[in-house]
Order: sequence, then structure tokens, then C-alpha cells
Amino acid sequence: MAQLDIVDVGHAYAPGIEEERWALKPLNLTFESGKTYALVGPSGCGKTTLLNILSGLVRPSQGQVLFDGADVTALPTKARNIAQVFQFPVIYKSMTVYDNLAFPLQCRRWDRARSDAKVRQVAEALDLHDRLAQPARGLTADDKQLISLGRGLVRDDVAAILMDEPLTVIDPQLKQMLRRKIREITEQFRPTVIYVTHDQYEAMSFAQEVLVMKDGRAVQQGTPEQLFEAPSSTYVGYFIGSPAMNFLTVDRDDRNFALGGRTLSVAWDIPHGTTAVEVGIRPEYIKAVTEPGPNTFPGRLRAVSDHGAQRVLEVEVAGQLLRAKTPREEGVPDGDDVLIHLPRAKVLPYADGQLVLQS
Ligand SMILES: Nc1ncnc2c1ncn2[C@@H]1O[C@H](COP(=O)(O)OP(=O)(O)OP(=O)(O)O)[C@@H](O)[C@H]1O
Repeated sequence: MAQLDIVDVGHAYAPGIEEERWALKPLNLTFESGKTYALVGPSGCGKTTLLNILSGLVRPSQGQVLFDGADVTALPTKARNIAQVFQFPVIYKSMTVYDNLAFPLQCRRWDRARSDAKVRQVAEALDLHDRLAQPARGLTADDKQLISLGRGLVRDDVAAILMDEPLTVIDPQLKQMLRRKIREITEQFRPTVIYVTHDQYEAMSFAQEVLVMKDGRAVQQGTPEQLFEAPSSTYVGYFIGSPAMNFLTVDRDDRNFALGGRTLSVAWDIPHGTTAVEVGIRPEYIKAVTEPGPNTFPGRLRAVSDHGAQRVLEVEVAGQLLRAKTPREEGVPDGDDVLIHLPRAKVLPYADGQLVLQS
């Protein structure tokens, strides 16, 4: 597997338009060998364009694509040695499962014994070992998608596996299972994987590193934990997490903050000269409490909704609506008057939509 670098890569589908309207604004990225990455963002943010630039389907308007340091920008897809998994499984329906998996190795003239061992190893990992003799035609969509993935995994020489919304045609009940399977397999075989999805949950549960995109820009790259704990912008705070991060307007007197006239104690300093500040806090960190104390604020319970094992409480505090996500077993507060606690360490400052912390 290879390290993929994109160096000052940008792309406009219509030549000559101003950079602000490019599908992908010039950017630099490194995808390390053996790691799994998710490109996530709303429709039209440039995920597929970036993936297609890596695969060679799109030649970027500017910049270079490097595979292990070698410039592949001008090379067609075939010459890049990548495996691709698309929204719809691409398999040979008339061939058996075995032959589908063995086909890429036959094309590379692997000897029979080596190819057989590899096909069986991958089939075992994919749980397809008991169906190797079956024609692929009769398999379910999730098994067909596993074959598409398997065809990439059998090849030792593949630089990267690129996946474009691979769970789109999978039944909702099977999605979770297939996602887990893909994750297990990538942990076992450690390919470089770049996975495009518009589903933040899919991205966060699958990838080691998540790249959040907006309007053709990469706005934050980090581990799922980093994106959850410290979104670099309100955009990432809204996009990642369910419900989204809460953002509150607070009263401020220099470095002192207050909410509804009560002190909001915070764990950070903001850079000198920072003007309007709002604070962000994840719903998971807000608790309804019974005893007043530091950083507790009175509110009014407006709604409660069930999210399976968890509940979301909508509480109005100082004229603003906050969402708190609580485990089901914690129950619902008695009455509409509630007290909520905002843990000091989990409150983050944002100015002009960007995280601002004193370095
Ligand atoms: N072949 C094309 N010709 C012209 N414009 C295109 C083409 N492909 C994509 N675009 C435009 O480029 C921008 C980025 O599209 P892209 O498909 O990369 O986004 P995306 O994040 O993958 O979206 P989606 O999730 O809907 O596929 C969009 O404005 C889109 O309309």
C-alpha cells in the first residue's frame, strides 16, 4: 500500500472561472500508507472530485498527485494500481465468487497456488469462504459489495482502495453489519483506504482519520475523537454529531462570561482582541441536575425525544434552545423547570464561526 499526497491540487470543471467557484480549491493533503480515511461533507462539497483526482478519472486543473512520492498526475486510472468500490457493486455476475476474487490475480499472472491461497485468505476474512463455488449473480447486494472490496484486497500491489459511498444500495438493517465487516477487514489487511460518504456517522464509525469538506475546501482533518471533542468551526460542530453541537450566545465582560446573568466558568483564554464570542458544547456533555452549583443554569424543558438507548432533552436556557443527550436510564426530570450543568472543560469558544483558543 502506498502513501498518497496531493500537492496544491485544485480543480475547476469549467476552465477560466474564478478560484472561488472551483469544485476543489487548491489544497495539500497526505493520506498515509495503511490508514483509513473518510471524506465527508454535504452534497456538492467536492468529495467525489477529490476521489476521482486520486483515481485518475479527473485530471486536476492544477497540482500534483503523488503515490509514494512518484508523480502520477498524468497517469490514467489503469496505470495507478488502485482498487475502486463504487456505489453499485461491480462484479462479474456469471463468474463464481472464487473466480471474481481470483480474476485480478490471473490478470497479474500470479501462479495458481499463490493465487489460490490469497483468494481463500480473503474469502475467509469476508465470510464468503462457504460460497466460493456459487455464481456471484445470486448473492445479496452486501455480499456483492464485499466481493468488490475483496478484489482490491487480494492484490498485494494495490496502492490504495478508493470507496465512493459503498453502502448506498445496502439495506438499512445490513448497513451496520457491513460497515463493521469492512472495518474489521481493513484492520486486518491494513490497506490505504479513502472512503467517501455524506453520512457523518458512517465516516466517524469507519475511519481512523476524517476529512470534513465544505464548498470545495477541506475544513478539518482529524481523528473521530478530535472532530467530536474540538470542532475547528461551528460548521464542523453542526455537521459532526447527532444532535449537532450546541452554540450559545453568551454575555462577555473581557475574559468573564455569563449566561442569563450567571457566571459561566470556562477552561480557556481567548486571544487578545477577539470580539464576539459564542460557546459550543456537545449535547452529550450537558446534564440535568438537581442541586445548584458552579455552571448550573435554570432552564425550561421544551421537548423530550427518544433516540433508542438515549433521550434528547430540549431545554430553553436564557432564551436559547439547548439539546442535551442523556442515557435512557437517567430518566426525564420531573416538571418543566430544570437545572442543567455545563461542564467547564467541555465548553469551547468560537468567534466568527472558528474555534478560538489561546495558544
Ligand atoms: N462532471 C462535472 N461537470 C461539471 N460540474 C461538476 C461535475 N462533477 C461535479 N461537478 C460539480 O462540482 C462540485 C463538486 O461535486 P462533487 O461531485 O465532487 O461533490 P460531492 O461532495 O461528491 O457531492 P455528492 O455527494 O452529491 O456526489 C459540485 O458543484 C458539482 O455540481
